[in-house]
Amino acid sequence: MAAPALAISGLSKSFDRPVVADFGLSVAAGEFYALLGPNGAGKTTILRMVAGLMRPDSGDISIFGVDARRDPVAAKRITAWVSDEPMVYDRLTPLEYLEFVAGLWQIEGPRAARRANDLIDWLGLRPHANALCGSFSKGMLQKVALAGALVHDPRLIILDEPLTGLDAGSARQVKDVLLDKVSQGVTVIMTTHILEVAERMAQRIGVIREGRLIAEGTLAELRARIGKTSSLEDIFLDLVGQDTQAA
Ligand SMILES: Nc1ncnc2c1ncn2[C@@H]1O[C@H](COP(=O)(O)OP(=O)(O)OP(=O)(O)O)[C@@H](O)[C@H]1O
Repeated sequence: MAAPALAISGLSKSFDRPVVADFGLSVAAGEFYALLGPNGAGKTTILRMVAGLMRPDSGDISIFGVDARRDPVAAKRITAWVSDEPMVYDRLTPLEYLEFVAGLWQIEGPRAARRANDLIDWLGLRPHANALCGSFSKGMLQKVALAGALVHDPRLIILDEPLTGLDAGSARQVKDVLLDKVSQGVTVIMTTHILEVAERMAQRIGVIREGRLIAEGTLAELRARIGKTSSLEDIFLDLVGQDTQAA
């Protein structure tokens, strides 16, 4: 059987208190998976550990069968990480930035230029392709950062709140790019507080509270679990609220 795109088990991380506790998750290749959870639930911490940006206290992370803790470089070669705080170089244009990132992945010359130009067109950045990134709005920077994360053709794309601060047109472009990627067999995992986005785009939804996965499934499965024919918002609040009372 093919390895899952992402398999996490026993993942834990504490700062001054436990933030991620024995967390497990499995996402199949080609799946669009949304991670939901209240503020401070541990979503970003989990994804930063998956992306190799933070060291877990314990646990295993496997990306398409690659042990991400033992072989972080191999894992990063097949993974894209898009933070909610886009970081691009102010003094480069989007084209220069994308060619620079391509170079980091040893994609050189005409191939790099072609890849950069394709991404510029795909994300609607052509009118700004030769302007300095330092003059861009947050939404435009977000799109440049997304383009940069896709340069090396990752098989797994992990995004933290990718639609925050985007206007309707930009949000649509980013959603279309992600759906397009999924239709090509790429796996997408993203956190969002926009429940409608999770409802419309994700094949499966996971709900995190206090560093644990408290529910997971398709929207229909989550509905069945709650026993209601309600919206994802009702289900989410029910799950999170119910657990709060239980705790
Ligand atoms: N580097 C750090 N040092 C100390 N505490 C941290 C650190 N990073 C995160 N935390 C704490 O860990 C908890 C989980 O934070 P995290 O950013 O993972 O949550 P989140 O689910 O992504 O929240 P949000 O939806 O608000 O973005 C929070 O209480 C946060 O303050």
